[in-house]
Amino acid sequence: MSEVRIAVEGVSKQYFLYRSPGERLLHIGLNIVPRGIERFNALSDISFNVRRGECVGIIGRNGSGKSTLLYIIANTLSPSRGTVRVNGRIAALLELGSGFNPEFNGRENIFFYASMLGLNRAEISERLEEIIDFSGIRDFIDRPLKTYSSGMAMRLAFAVTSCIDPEVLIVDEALSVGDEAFQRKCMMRLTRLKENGTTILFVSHSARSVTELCDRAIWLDRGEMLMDGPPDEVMVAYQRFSHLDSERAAAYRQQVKERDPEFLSQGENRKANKEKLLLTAAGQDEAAELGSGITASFDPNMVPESIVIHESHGALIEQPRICEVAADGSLGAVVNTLVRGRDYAICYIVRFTEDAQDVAFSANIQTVNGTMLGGGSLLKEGQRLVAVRAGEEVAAQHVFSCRLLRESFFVSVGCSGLRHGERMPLHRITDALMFTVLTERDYNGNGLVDFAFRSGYTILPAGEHLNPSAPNSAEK
Ligand SMILES: Nc1ncnc2c1ncn2[C@@H]1O[C@H](COP(=O)(O)OP(=O)(O)OP(=O)(O)O)[C@@H](O)[C@H]1O
Repeated sequence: MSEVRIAVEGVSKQYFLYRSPGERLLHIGLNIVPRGIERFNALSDISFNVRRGECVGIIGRNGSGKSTLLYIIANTLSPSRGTVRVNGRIAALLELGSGFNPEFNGRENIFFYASMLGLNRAEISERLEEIIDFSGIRDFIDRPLKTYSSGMAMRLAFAVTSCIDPEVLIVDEALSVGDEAFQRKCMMRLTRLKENGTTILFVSHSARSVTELCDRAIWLDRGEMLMDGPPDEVMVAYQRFSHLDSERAAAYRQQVKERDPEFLSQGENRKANKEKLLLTAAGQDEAAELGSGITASFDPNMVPESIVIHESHGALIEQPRICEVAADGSLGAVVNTLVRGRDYAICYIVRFTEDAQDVAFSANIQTVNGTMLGGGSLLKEGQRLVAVRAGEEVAAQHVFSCRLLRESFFVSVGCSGLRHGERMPLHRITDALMFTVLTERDYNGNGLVDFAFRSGYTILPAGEHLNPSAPNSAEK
């Protein structure tokens, strides 16, 4: 892991904002800088190293400089200042179609693209079947590329770049996704490449991909590197930042930069500084500290943008919130940064504007992509409210144990009742709330859900064979 594969030193990229094609010609053709031309800093003084077998996620809002940085590392763009050294064969999947000739068929394009990536004919022939297999488009491989859908071209491009055993692989996640099955296959391939020593730079907007695949994450914003550290920490800070309005975002950004100027250098005190930073977003209660006791907190800026308040049919859901639940079951502070493993309650008031019968309440938790993870309802016989009168208010609550990890989650709430003999929603709010989950620093569970895994192993005496049907014979 010690061998440096990518060394980026003081890289800046300045674009000139040409006002006419003539200005561009003057500058590019004759190297004369047009008078009064505006310049734009797409990257400012970026430095970092990536080692053999390391996978680094590059995150940041649209226009933050991610592609510019990766194009410079892939040597398809030159920096205005600074240097990049890449040690080993590099393959980049940054733009769909680059590396392909639309007139060639799939098979010819494999040779064309792989030879551009530095393989000779014999090496490509050796890998040809694996590439075709991986792409999953064998039936179309002898048809011209121009007849492919973009998804098919993407499959072929990912297959070529990932099957040539690059020492350095640069991937824009947007180009490594097709349908879910292929997406999974791409992630598995990236994991395998990483295990075999490939260095991977990975542009992504997905917290899950970054935390699952990457050893480190770099957060770029307006061309500056704001953070470089463990993916969990960088993603939490980045997600907080993404939910702030512009004024608070500017303050938070400043806070990130000012809090520890050495944060971006590779100094000794980086870790301690990051711990401080992680839980002290602008506007957030500064109650939390990582380590033995992490605490839930409330960030008023974490408000879902996707909220949908549906039409009311005689009821109105108000004041949706998540509260802490004490050991004696009483409700505590309102929170939206939760701690893994603790109990919380989704609470809301339902104000009835019309009489209602047989009323039930429900709450659901979804991922950013809309996958329903679970929920609770009072729909069963005996749990429902038999009758409510117009003007009455009811406080509903759904207590749950937070078995989720890391990402942002969204809560939808609803209330249904009988109208004209049929059950129908009286009121619903989709994405009424959002929350994130903190995990202890030493918690080593993976993925989205805390299954409370308890892992162990037993060293077997020589010659003794494992009996797979025997319970507890080997927990691993
Ligand atoms: N040729 C160019 N001339 C002027 N400005 C440019 C040029 N190419 C990129 N930029 C600007 O540089 C900034 C960084 O662009 P870049 O494409 O690297 O961002 P990004 O983080 O990859 O964005 P996205 O997530 O949208 O792909 C943007 O503000 C963009 O408008």
